[in-house]
Amino acid sequence: MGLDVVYIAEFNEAMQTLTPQAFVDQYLVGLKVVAVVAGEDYTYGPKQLANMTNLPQFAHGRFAIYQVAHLDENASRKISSTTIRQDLDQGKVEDANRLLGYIYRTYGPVVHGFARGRTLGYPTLNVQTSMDQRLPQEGVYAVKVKIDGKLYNGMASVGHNDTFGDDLALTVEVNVFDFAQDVYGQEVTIYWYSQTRGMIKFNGIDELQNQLDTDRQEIKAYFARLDEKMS
Ligand SMILES: Cc1cc2nc3c(=O)[nH]c(=O)nc-3n(C[C@H](O)[C@H](O)[C@H](O)COP(=O)(O)O)c2cc1C
Ligand SMILES: Nc1ncnc2c1ncn2[C@@H]1O[C@H](COP(=O)(O)OP(=O)(O)O)[C@@H](O)[C@H]1O
Repeated sequence: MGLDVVYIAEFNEAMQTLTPQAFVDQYLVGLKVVAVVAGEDYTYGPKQLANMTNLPQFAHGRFAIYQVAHLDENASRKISSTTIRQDLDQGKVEDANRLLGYIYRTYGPVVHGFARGRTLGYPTLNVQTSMDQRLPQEGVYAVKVKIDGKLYNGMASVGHNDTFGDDLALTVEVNVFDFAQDVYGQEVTIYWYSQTRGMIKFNGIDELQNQLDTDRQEIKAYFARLDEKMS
């Protein structure tokens, strides 16, 4: 952002007990601010008193005030990390992406699975994800994958592969479209675009294979529409 210095004030008891006027005098005027930029619901003390409507009264013209209101055109939803986490947990990655302003991504190395994918006609990158990354809800997704600096479209599953047994570990797997390379050990990034369905426990491999054929058609069509919108 081109900032030279950032001050992060510790929110401690001394700060908590400041009157709104003292906060403005000590922190804003004290730090010689030229302009204050805050959201419409920003408070610096009791909500009824220390709000953006009242800030000019405390400022006495000593700095400019810019209020950022309704950044999101969908004003009923505040842009907050809590909302974004909830969206991811509910598989609503399109909503999360809209709030983030970019496509949500996770990354990790490609590890070995059970080598079943290739026998199904759908080899999958098993991508190991560290605990500090949040995965979207279990289900099937339209994704892009960056492999060796190149982006590919693909379809991903997040789930326990219930068709093949109970209590299997959660895996993240991506079948990459128009791709045929061995990439075990490589670090890849997955960009999550849209959930297309939930996980299903199929009665056998044929049913899973049929569904994967449908998934591929559906997700290829999704990306074709997206490319059209972008062009
Ligand atoms: C797009 C996609 C959708 C999938 N959907 C399901 C599903 O609904 N149920 C299921 O049991 N497994 C599903 N799988 C996971 C497959 O079971 C898994 O990829 C296959 O068993 C290969 O496992 P392996 O990588 O360990 O060899 C899906 C995989 C992909 C790529
Ligand atoms: N189109 C593709 N999509 C995903 N992986 C592919 C593709 N083509 C080749 N591969 C390779 O195949 C591997 C997956 O094969 P798979 O049979 O699913 O075995 P495993 O589950 O043991 O990794 C991937 O890790 C990758 O190296």
